[in-house]
Amino acid sequence: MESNEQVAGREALTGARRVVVKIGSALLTNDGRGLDEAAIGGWVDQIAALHRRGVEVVLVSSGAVAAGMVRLGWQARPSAVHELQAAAAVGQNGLTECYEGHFARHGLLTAQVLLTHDDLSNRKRYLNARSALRTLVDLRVVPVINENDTVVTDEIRFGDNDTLGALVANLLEADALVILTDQEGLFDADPRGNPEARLISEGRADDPALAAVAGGGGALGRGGMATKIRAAHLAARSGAYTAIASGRQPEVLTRLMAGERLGTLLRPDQAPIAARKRWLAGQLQVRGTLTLDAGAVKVLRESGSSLLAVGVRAVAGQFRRGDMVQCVDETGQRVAKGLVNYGADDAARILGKPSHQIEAILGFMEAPELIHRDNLVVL
Ligand SMILES: Nc1ncnc2c1ncn2[C@@H]1O[C@H](COP(=O)(O)OP(=O)(O)O)[C@@H](O)[C@H]1O
Ligand SMILES: N[C@@H](CCC(=O)OP(=O)(O)O)C(=O)O
Repeated sequence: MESNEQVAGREALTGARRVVVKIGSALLTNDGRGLDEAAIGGWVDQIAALHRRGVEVVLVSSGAVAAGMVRLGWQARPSAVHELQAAAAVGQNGLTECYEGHFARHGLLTAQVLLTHDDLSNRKRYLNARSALRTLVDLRVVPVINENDTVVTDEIRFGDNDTLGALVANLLEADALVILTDQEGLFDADPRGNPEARLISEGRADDPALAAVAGGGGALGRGGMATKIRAAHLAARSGAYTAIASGRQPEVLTRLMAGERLGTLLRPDQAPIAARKRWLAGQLQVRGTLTLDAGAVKVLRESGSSLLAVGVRAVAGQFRRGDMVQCVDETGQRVAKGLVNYGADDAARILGKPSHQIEAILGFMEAPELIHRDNLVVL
């Protein structure tokens, strides 16, 4: 974390050409009082102004469940999945209508894009989603993205739109992810319970100290600051800056994009990683765990090598060839994840063995490595 005196990259936002703006539930629904039409109109005006200056803006908007609850007259967020799905279906309608109407005032078209985790985890569907979104952006249409809450189950959900926003920023190689929420930014403690909490103006997206101060969300939002910090970390993988700011600040988007020091700016420190590796890194579901010995950890981290069975100590989980597994060191710390070339049973039989023995042990050899370096991302 850094003090306010250290300016770090505010000017980077002034040069941003493609920006993902994520608007959270708490803000959109004015803490549960239904869609805040006036506020939405204000954000749309700012997005349209940016658009006129040539900035491409993609919107990730929450609020379907919260808006649906209000339309249905429900006081509390239901816990049953089918009720959440119903509320989302009702609310998403209102959300789309509202954005469409406001953008139309500026002569801009919108496109509703509802995604599930599967759409981004299956490589083919990921590439499809990417080309559809790129086409919309090229057509100067404003995509309005949300999770497809009506069909998702817990197994396949992003859960919070901060993560979805970051994955969209990766997908489109956006320069910045702007997360608008109901607080001024990230504080050194949750300001809801700590009136003394201080705003963190700038920091590094992968500073581990940030996770320690970020708490959970309010009654309407899902992720709180914890998911916003994780989102910044994910967005940084494609080189995007993340700004977290209050959507209630007048002209927040245009001021942020003019380099004004509002909210919290988290900068990417590492060189952007290649698109395929980012896709791997964005995968949320892992089917198993490989425990690596110290030598394997070292070569993965330092030389970007493939993972060989000889460096694996233990296998856990029921995974099949091609599934995503995580690699941990002997203390359980996550080291990498990747797509495995052998299913769990075969992997268990070859662990600790040199590659030239694989054929003799299994009767076949899919590949000499357990995870090829092209399918592996070090975390
Ligand atoms: N360190 C922190 N700084 C700021 N807000 C925090 C922090 N930790 C937890 N929060 C909570 O996160 C909430 C915002 O997240 P959330 O409710 O998920 O909203 P959204 O719908 O905008 O994503 C804030 O209202 C706040 O109570
Ligand atoms: N997809 C959900 C949004 C999930 C959610 O609330 O996310 P967030 O705004 O990040 O706390 C909806 O539209 O209701």
